[in-house]
Amino acid sequence: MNNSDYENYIKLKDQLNIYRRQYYTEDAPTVQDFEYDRLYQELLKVESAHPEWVTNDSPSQNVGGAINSAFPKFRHEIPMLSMDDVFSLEESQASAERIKKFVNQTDVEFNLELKIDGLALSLIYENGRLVKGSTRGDGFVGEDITPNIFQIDDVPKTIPLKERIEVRGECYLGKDSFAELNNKRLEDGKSTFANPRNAAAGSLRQLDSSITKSRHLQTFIYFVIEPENYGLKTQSEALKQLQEWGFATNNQNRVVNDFKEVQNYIDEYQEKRLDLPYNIDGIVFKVNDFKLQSLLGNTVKVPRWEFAYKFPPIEAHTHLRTIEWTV
Ligand SMILES: CC(C)(CNC(=O)c1ccc(Oc2ccccc2)cc1)c1ccc2c(N)nc(N)nc2n1
Repeated sequence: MNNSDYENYIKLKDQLNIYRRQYYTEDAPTVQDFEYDRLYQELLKVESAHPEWVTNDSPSQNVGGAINSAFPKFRHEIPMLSMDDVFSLEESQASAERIKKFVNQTDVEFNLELKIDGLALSLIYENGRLVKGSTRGDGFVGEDITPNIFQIDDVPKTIPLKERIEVRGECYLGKDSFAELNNKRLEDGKSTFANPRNAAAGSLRQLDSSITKSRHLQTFIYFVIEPENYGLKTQSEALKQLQEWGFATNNQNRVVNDFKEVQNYIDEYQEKRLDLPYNIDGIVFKVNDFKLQSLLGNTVKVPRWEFAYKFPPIEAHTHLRTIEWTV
């Protein structure tokens, strides 16, 4: 074993763990997402060449981040998973082909969705009433932030469903609300948030829920746990049903059968993303049919039936233009 390779690996792993703590626990990352993704892909490459080097504290072995002890812990009955990222159209085509091969079907329908750049949220309803709200945490144990969830206007406090249900989605701060919040903080001589995701995380994980209320957080709900229990057959049907139950859903999803349509959708939203009132960082490919999803199953960390195509980072000058616009 070449000592310096191993030492470089350890340095890379430690650096990524510092970035993760800043991102997930302190809501104050010091590195851009694309730079983190690049280093993380490098770690995955080294670990696939040297599986004997992988230890439990490697970022590749943990979903999400540690949790803020100020909140009661909440163990998820079903883990909150993340997703494998791909960074090119070719890779996304290869992932789609791998899924088709796995289920031995050539005409697998995918439901394409905007990948909302917020923080993952779980909501539980019993007898039609909201009873629990929690964050992802490390995917298995999150933070119970129920009082704060009641402060989010677009989260329905009751739904017309008597059975118990858990739904999941993303909590985000719209670009306008983000600009207003940062301008106000500047006026008050406070530090500003680096991006809307951190601002949403910082706002949702406030111990004083009146502060959460003042932040105008929003949600997009995109996932029903055990959807077959509610007679749902596909992801696109689930999104429609979620909207009918009163949840805020993102209706820009598109069911596609062939790769030309995928290319059109990705091109369309690569253009539109700067004008959307919220941040997206990619496109999520989900096998639409729930029977096929369960055939594909899940690994410990990610479902096999979905993956995310990540947009290339917004060019710095474009980004600056966005900041000029918001200021
Ligand atoms: C698909 C999923 C990863 C959620 N799904 C899960 O968390 C999940 C959880 C247990 C699952 O199945 C299991 C059941 C029992 C045990 C283990 C897994 C399957 C998926 C996800 C994550 C982030 C998303 C995002 N930012 N935007 C959009 N548009 N969609 C997103 N979808």
